[in-house]
Amino acid sequence: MPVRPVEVPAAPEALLAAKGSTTVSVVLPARDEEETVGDIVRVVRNAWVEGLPLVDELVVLDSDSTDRTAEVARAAGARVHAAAQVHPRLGPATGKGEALWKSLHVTSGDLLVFLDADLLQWGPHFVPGLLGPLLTDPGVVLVKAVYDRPLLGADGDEAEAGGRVTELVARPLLALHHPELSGLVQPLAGEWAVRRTAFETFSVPVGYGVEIAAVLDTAAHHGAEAIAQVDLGRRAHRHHRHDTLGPMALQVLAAVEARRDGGAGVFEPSATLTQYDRGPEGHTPRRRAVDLSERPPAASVEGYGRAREESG
Ligand SMILES: O=c1ccn([C@@H]2O[C@H](COP(=O)(O)OP(=O)(O)O[C@H]3O[C@H](CO)[C@@H](O)[C@H](O)[C@H]3O)[C@@H](O)[C@H]2O)c(=O)[nH]1
Ligand SMILES: O=C(O)[C@H](O)COP(=O)(O)O
Repeated sequence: MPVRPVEVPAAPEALLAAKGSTTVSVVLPARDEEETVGDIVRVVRNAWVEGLPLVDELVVLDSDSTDRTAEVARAAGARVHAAAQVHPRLGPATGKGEALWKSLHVTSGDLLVFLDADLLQWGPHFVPGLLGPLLTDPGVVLVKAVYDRPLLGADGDEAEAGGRVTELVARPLLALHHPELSGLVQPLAGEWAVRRTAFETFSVPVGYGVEIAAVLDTAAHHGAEAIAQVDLGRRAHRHHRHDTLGPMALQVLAAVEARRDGGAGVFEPSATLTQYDRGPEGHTPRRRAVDLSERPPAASVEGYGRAREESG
């Protein structure tokens, strides 16, 4: 069975009745996002915590920021956890996936909604949009955002279509190894929602492989038809330079490789990516170690579930 076709978002008022006793955590992973995280927190809080109460907790996972991300997020009304201080006994790791995996240990929602913290064009409808299929259909496990994504120029004007890693890496990989997932319009969307009971059983790449891994693991364990998609309109974010997209692409590739052949694929804990700068003497190599490691399923970690018990 293929992934589900793209849906229009449900009316938020109708979702409140469907929510019943189901609890919802909204989580923003954030690394040096002082310029944008405050507005996102404020908008979500006004609309869905203080307004129509669809969200039970609003949490920012501060991912080793060196700017005022934590302070700004707290002032805007989020609970903030430093990813590095959540179970430090588990050892250090850095990356977006690490922040999402750590969020499982400090939140209690039955449903988790993830929003990137660098959003420039988006809207509060993202939250009920992502929750809708999970609240109304028990067969849905994971919901991906669908949107138009412009590539903004330095002046903020739309230069061309964005999603460079999506188009050059994720889609070709799905075409080669997972054609049953080719119906995914935005496989790498950083805005998605998932049932805790599923995400806590997945291995989670610590870096940017987290999204593609969650999609593949959902399809492997629950079937591609457990993945829903919702059209949220348009989304713009802060862009990487092309050279920092290299490590991201490598992490996405590695997460797919590791899951080939039913999970018996090639798993490498790290790789060295060599890029080149032209200098007066010719081309100088710039080598980066890229972390390809994965955290084990959160549910397998001793002490997991304490946040839920404490809040329950
Ligand atoms: O070490 C990190 C790096 C990033 N982030 C946060 O993760 C979000 C997305 O990071 P970003 O660098 O902006 O990624 P994108 O360029 O937006 O990459 C897209 O593609 C990635 C690979 O699939 C996804 O992980 C992203 O969510 C998706 O938006 C932002 O809130 C970051 O602050 C962290 O928390 N820790
Ligand atoms: O999801 C992606 O493909 C990467 O985040 C790059 O997106 P961009 O090309 O819109 O910056």
